[in-house]
Amino acid sequence: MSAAEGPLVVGVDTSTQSTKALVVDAATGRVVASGQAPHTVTSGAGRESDPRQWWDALTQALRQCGQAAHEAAAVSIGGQQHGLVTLDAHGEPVRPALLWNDVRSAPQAHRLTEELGGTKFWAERTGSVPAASFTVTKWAWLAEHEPEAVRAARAVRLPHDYLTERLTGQGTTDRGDASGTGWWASGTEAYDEEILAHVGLDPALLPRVVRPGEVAGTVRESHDLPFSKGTLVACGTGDNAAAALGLGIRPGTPVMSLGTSGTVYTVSRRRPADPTGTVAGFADARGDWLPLACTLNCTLAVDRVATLLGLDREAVQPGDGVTLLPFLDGERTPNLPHASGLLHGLRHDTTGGQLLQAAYDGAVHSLLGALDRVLDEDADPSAPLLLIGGGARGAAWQRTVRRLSGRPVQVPEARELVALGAAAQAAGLLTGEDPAAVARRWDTAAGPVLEAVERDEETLARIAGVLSDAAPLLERGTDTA
Ligand SMILES: Nc1ncnc2c1ncn2[C@@H]1O[C@H](COP(=O)(O)OP(=O)(O)O)[C@@H](O)[C@H]1O
Ligand SMILES: O=C(CO)[C@@H](O)[C@H](O)COP(=O)(O)O
Repeated sequence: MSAAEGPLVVGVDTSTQSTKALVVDAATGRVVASGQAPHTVTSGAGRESDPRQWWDALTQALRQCGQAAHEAAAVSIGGQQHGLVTLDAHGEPVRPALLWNDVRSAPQAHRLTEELGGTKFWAERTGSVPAASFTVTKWAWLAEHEPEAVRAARAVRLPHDYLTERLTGQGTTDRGDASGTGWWASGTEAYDEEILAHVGLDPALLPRVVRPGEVAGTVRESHDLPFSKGTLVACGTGDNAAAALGLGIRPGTPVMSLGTSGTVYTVSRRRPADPTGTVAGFADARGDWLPLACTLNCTLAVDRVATLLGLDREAVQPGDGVTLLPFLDGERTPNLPHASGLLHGLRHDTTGGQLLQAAYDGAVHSLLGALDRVLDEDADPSAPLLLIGGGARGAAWQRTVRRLSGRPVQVPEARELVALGAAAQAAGLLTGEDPAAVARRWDTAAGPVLEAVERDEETLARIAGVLSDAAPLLERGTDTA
């Protein structure tokens, strides 16, 4: 491999299922080395991971990058949003982190919304109506179910903050990830003392919010990391904000990410405040906004249906009136935290391939329903939808998104857009450039554009009909207690 033209930077994506690290040539965007290591997430009622696993996965992924990581001049960490990390006085986790897809805090989300002025108050104050994913609801759940853990907590962090702090020794976060907590006011861009007081969280336990472009710190003396002491550390951000950087998107460009979570988002100059709760009014990592909707059931749910049917994930057959709402983990969009999967329209001649296609249709329907709300009037309705995340590699996902959206779909060739976005942020620290401009210079969004096909209105209407007719069942869930 030829020598790099510019300094090397490291971008990290610590997402739900794994940590991925890229070493990138800051001059050209060429990926010089990469590594990946998995995490485990608990199953059953909750979704938890031990933060120390993320650190181990980071060190493994960096080790796979070899000498190149050691030569990096700057590093940045993007990570799964919302997770509640509680640390003791020694920086050790008090308990495993409560993850974004843990719906046990749905009652707390409902209660907090009611107690503090309703959906309009929350949307206007924080940009979002809290769903069970939001950190504030997890803190409230912990206070109710494990008060001893709350009492033991000396620091409260998000997943990407936890790793950044282990690199620098300083508690920092950024506006993008802070905006997903539910205790950051999007109007003032500061922690919201009223909300924090309401949930009994001392602001002194929270990390400092580093401004876009500001250095978070430098790598401290470390024996188990292949970084040199003094390497610059950027503030990092949430994984969706990192991918928006990694694509270098401009306001109004629509993105759909198909991973553990499904997300649809864009960048906007206007601060979002959707009182219906469908659109989360996140901040992006630059100074703009990231209106976003997120589903809990995406690639894992569809892969699970394929496994149950004993089929390869690509073995779909055109649907025939069968509807599958793949809400295996409960759902956030639509807001049905107690729901489970629901099948309707099964006949003797329904094939396994049709059932599998119905699972893809159900997953994509939820995302597309929210996309219209995410995009504001400035968005170009004919602009290609950028399709990213692990699922974007799948032909069945691509076909389903095209058929149900009726839009052209662009699939970037670059695979790890979250890690690339983090790398662009690290490169921006070195050069003083806007990280989104760095990504555009690297041409990270380049990839084939698949032409628009006629929108399958019939399937969309059928799924919407089942959702509406089954509402009482989906709201109640399977718990009869
Ligand atoms: N070729 C492929 N076709 C369809 N799905 C894929 C393919 N490769 C990976 N995936 C899916 O991508 C998912 C992982 O996506 P990723 O964006 O890395 O997830 P996350 O960042 O949420 O951990 C897996 O659940 C897997 O189902
Ligand atoms: O909760 C959200 C966004 O609000 C999720 O998008 C998480 O940020 C997890 O991301 P992945 O692990 O699926 O990338």
